[in-house]
Amino acid sequence: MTTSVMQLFSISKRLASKSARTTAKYLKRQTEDPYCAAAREHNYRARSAFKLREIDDKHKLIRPGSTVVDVGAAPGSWSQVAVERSEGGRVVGVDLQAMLPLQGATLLSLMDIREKKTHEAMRGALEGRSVDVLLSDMAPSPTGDKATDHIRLISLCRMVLQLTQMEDSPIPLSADAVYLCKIWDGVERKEFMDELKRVFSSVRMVKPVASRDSSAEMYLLSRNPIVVKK
Ligand SMILES: C[S@@+](CC[C@H](N)C(=O)[O-])C[C@H]1O[C@@H](n2cnc3c(N)ncnc32)[C@H](O)[C@@H]1O
Repeated sequence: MTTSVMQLFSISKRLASKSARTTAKYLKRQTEDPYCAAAREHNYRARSAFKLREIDDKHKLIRPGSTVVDVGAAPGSWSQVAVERSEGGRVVGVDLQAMLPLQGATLLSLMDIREKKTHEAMRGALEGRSVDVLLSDMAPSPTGDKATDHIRLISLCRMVLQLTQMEDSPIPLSADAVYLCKIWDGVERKEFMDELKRVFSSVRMVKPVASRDSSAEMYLLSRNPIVVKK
């Protein structure tokens, strides 16, 4: 009994100190990270807005009139960038988490991309439009094991790819659509890129400066679908 009380005490002490370290790291980042400061200045909901801005500046994904689907959208900074750059188009964001409304976008909160009811909601929000820019910045909750996290994230990106190829797809791609998805690098990257190459004529790896602090994070940018589902 005494041993288990001591063990509990020691575990809670370790957890408290881990949480203090995490908070300190967060506060340090908020004050020292130039992207955090810039995000506040531009009223972006997260610093990750700058990753999309940087990729879009270089690779010209979003155009006025584009229909954009943003999977894993919360808190909404990629959707903010998409709204800014797709004037006259449509932006649909989806996330497991709740999101504050965003003018110019339809944000589908508390929705899991793996579920049928989410696909129904996406079809409704798209109102028959085909998708020009498909974004996935999804990140499953980390397990602490990098290899497992890598495989879980690839399987989410793969599922989004498969959704584009379904009959009556909830994400029907336009003829010059692009698919930008975040992965954490690992053993399945090559196989997934090969799968992307069966659907898109160009697939490349992209690493924005704004994500260099996270060494495993990278984006796969696929363009020009070979097979377009009508
Ligand atoms: C890094 S955040 C996205 C940040 C967002 N791009 C932004 O700029 O505000 C990753 C998001 O993926 C979402 N996510 C993870 N798994 C998901 C799933 N199965 N369906 C929908 N969203 C998911 C998480 O809830 C989380 O909000």
